[in-house]
Amino acid sequence: MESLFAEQDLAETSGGNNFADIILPVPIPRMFTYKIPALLRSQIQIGARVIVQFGKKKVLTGIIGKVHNKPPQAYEAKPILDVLDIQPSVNPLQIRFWVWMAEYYCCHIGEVMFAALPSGLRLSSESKIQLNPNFNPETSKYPLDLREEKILEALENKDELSYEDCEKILGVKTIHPILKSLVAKEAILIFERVQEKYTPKVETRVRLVPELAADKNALQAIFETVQGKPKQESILLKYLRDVPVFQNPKLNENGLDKASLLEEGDSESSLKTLIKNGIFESFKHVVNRIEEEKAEREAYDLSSTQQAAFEEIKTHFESKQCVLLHGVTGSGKTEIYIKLIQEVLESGSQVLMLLPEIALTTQIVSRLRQVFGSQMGVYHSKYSDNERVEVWNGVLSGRFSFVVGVRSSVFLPFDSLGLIIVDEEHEPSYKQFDPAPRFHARDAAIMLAYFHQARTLLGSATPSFESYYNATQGKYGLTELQHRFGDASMPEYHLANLSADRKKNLLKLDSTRMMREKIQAALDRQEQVLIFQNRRGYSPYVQCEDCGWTGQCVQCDVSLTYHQFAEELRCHYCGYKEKIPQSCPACGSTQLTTQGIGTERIEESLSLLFPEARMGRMDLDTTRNKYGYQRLLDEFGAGQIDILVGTQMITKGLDFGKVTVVGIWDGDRILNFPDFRAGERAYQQITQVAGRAGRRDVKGQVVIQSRNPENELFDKVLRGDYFEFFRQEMFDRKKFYYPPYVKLVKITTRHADFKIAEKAAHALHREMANVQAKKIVLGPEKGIIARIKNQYQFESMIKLDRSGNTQAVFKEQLAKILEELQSRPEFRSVRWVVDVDQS
Ligand SMILES: Nc1ncnc2c1ncn2[C@@H]1O[C@H](COP(=O)(O)OP(=O)(O)OP(=O)(O)O)[C@@H](O)[C@H]1O
Ligand SMILES: [Zn+2]
Repeated sequence: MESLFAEQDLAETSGGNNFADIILPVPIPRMFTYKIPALLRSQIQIGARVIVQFGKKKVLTGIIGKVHNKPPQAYEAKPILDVLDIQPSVNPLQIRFWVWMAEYYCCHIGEVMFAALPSGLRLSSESKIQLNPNFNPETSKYPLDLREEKILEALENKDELSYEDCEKILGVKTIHPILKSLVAKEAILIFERVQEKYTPKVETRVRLVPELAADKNALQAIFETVQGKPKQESILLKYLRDVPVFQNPKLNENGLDKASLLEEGDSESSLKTLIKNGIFESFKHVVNRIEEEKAEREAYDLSSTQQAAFEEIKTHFESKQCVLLHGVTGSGKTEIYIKLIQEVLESGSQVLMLLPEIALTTQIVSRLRQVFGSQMGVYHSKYSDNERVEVWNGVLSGRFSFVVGVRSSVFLPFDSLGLIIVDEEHEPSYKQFDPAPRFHARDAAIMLAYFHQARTLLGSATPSFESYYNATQGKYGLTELQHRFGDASMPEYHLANLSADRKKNLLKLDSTRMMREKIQAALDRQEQVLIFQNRRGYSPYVQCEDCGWTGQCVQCDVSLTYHQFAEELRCHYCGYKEKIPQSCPACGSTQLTTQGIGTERIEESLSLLFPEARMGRMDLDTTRNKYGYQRLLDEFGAGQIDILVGTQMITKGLDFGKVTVVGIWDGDRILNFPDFRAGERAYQQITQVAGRAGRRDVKGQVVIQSRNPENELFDKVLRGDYFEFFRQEMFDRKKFYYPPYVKLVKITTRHADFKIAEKAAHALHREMANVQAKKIVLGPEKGIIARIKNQYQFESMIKLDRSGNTQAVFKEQLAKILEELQSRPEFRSVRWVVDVDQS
């Protein structure tokens, strides 16, 4: 990953500077420069929110991105109207990160801001109206009509009115024309009222009225008044038991929440009486949404191999900003992370650990929680907005010095990161597809660490080729763990031939004899089984039932994708296409199939084959609610499920000792990823799934069903020689110009009218061809799905040379080209989506 960030001086305050660049909300693409009025000079700080006028009428809230002394060339700078924050909302390092992200991923800085701020902190503005101070009804040239006068009357009594207020006053639905006319007559002003959306969580609590709490004698006297009223007496006693104000009257301040005071049998009405009689009072108390949890254990002592890896990583960090920890599944990477995190926290710096979405709800988080307790914040995509704001504020206040989170946690307001860990760094889900910024969290994390002068540790059992390439080039440090922790050995692979079994009539409900035997053996030993069916990134393809043939692109070295509508096989990359053959070009069989099998059907088949076994299924359907995933894992962990069928979800960081057999239901589906990454992904998926098997003392067994077990990719993957596999694949990547040898940029052109979309895509293509930068432009091609939500789409793929400033030049030119195209009337409603490092 290269930095496109041009160093710029980010002064903390305005100093002697006269201008400020302001980040404005979407759809305003870039920062605009404003004058700093002398009066506001002392309040101007990077990251503070300001109010500015934009265009003729609009008043917007933005954030100060930069202060400097250069007046804008193309326009006259307007003054900043007001500064909203005494303490900036966002720190200068964050702003720097946003600027980098917008430049690198070719998007609006306002889009980055939108993604970065949890919606609970987002600036929301509501239009309000007020009287124009310069307006004088006596001297005004414009007569007002009745309705307009009514609005002005209302404004005499109230400083401001909302649109809603105006609608009520006049009893009409469309108020805007009337207000517009009033603005034109210079009678009113429209402005935006800024408000924060975050709402703290408040609890209703009760406590003794303060005079009683402070005075023991008065409190004694109270007992006499409640005598003979057992219900009231019991409440009073319970309060004093939980809040011992006799010993310490200050405890009364925080009181007790109503629910814990009123136990079963207690009546709300007795409490009400106590309040009415001036003994208790109720009050509102702001509480944390995220509960405190205590650390429960010390970190484990590292084994000597782990210790050596730990030391090596630290040595690498002395000279390298980034280190790749390549350790086989079950090698104990997590324990090494824990030690590193502890060291960095002790030195007083912050730590961020990124995890793929789904892994966040699992074991690994509770393992970390056990060691780090309440100083660890968790930033989850299933959190509510308010919960996210609390993590945000927790980072600001120092409550959380360590955060584990999903990709969006790179936007948290860290000010002194010492270390970022990206676990499972190869995970495709680190890339955000939609909407912009379409960033890759791993790459963004490396950049973020760079801004903080921090270190980044990438960890994986199956590193992405990008990262491994960087490591072999010496750009990253490389530390490898070749063996599992303890006595556990690597699992054993078995290829089960679907075609052969079918011919011999051994196939039962899509399962081979091998699969059935291995499952049965595990069940007999009371061990557990995981069955994996690939889903994500799955595009339909055509395959021969007999020999396993699939269509391949002649120019790109990728599998062809099945397009049902056109009855064609097409290349996702170069657009090569062919008709679906009637019979298999390799063996002549007419048994060509296109469909895959879903997890649901596999679950059904297995429950017929193993009626005694307790089945579980984990996929999007069964984990839709917030706790679905956790519940299934808990059941599986407690041994209440014998066979768990699932998609990618069952692979992420799971560590269950009783799993000894892993079945891959459709191995061919894994190989036929329609992408130049097919090999890399196949290696990753098979190795990761297999890695769940035999993590303790019993050796794991992995069964892969395939119609074409001779496929050389299996051979390569199963040999488990990552380096050799990497070396061979890189040869192809180089030959066919694919990452990491080039940078990929995908541009999608969208429009509801097919002709316009096509024309715009070709216009873009012509313009790009003129850019003087080392590159290959492919396409435009009809999108894999030619029409999404009634928008036709065309895709262009650009391969950029990695040397020199090719990328910077190209991206700058691209921005200009898109701006120019968009300004053409015929393309006004065309949408262009740029995806950098598309993967
Ligand atoms: N030093 C140690 N002392 C005790 N137990 C350990 C130690 N290191 C690892 N383990 C245990 O070994 C198992 C595997 O370790 P861990 O889950 O950290 O491996 P990993 O490399 O992260 O695996 P994967 O990449 O497959 O998720 C876990 O159950 C873990 O608790
Ligand atoms: Zn092709």
